[in-house]
Amino acid sequence: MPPKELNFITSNCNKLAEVQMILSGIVPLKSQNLDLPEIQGTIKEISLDKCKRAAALIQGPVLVEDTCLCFNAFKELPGPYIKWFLQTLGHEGLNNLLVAYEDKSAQAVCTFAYCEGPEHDPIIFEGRITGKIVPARGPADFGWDAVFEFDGETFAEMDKQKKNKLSHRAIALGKLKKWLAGSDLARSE
Ligand SMILES: O=c1[nH]c(=O)c2ncn([C@@H]3O[C@H](COP(=O)(O)OP(=O)(O)OP(=O)(O)O)[C@@H](O)[C@H]3O)c2[nH]1
Ligand SMILES: [Mg+2]
Repeated sequence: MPPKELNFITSNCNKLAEVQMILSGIVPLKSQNLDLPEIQGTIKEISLDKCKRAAALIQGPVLVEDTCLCFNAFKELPGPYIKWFLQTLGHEGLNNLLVAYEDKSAQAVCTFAYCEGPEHDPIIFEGRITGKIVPARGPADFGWDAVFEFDGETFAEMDKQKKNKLSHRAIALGKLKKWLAGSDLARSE
């Protein structure tokens, strides 16, 4: 049964702000700031495990999200490890990684996982968008937004409302919204 409210567990205030904007008027959103351990594995495995850990800690229903940035030239890496690549190398370093490759394309992947509680299996909602890695343009206040270009604009240059209509996060939450509205077909599995 789709829930009447969501408890989004994240340590990232920028993610939270986007999720609040995208789900505004759709479902009441609570949030708890917890930095959950993240395993190594496939995108889906990481989100499923994150969701189970969150549900066990909270002892209740939870929504979590994991974001990946996958370079096509790197066969999907850095993927779920983008946070550590970004922290260590910065925007310039991410560009430098791709100097040896003609293909600068990248996929931003957002995977939400929801579960009703510790004894329940999580369900997954995934959104992907393809763009390319470019030298940083726009404000540098959210992750790799300034180096991910989609349709001529980096996500950092893009109006927030526009990003939140078309982004990897918006696509994933579009599926979650359909599920909330009662359509099981919305899920990405
Ligand atoms: O430019 C960006 N535009 C986005 O739309 C976006 N979404 C996430 N990120 C960054 O990518 C890494 C994901 O790691 P991540 O999913 O583990 O997130 P996190 O650890 O910050 O929070 P959480 O795991 O507590 O929810 C972190 O460095 C995030 O800052 C983004 N950067
Ligand atoms: Mg994290």
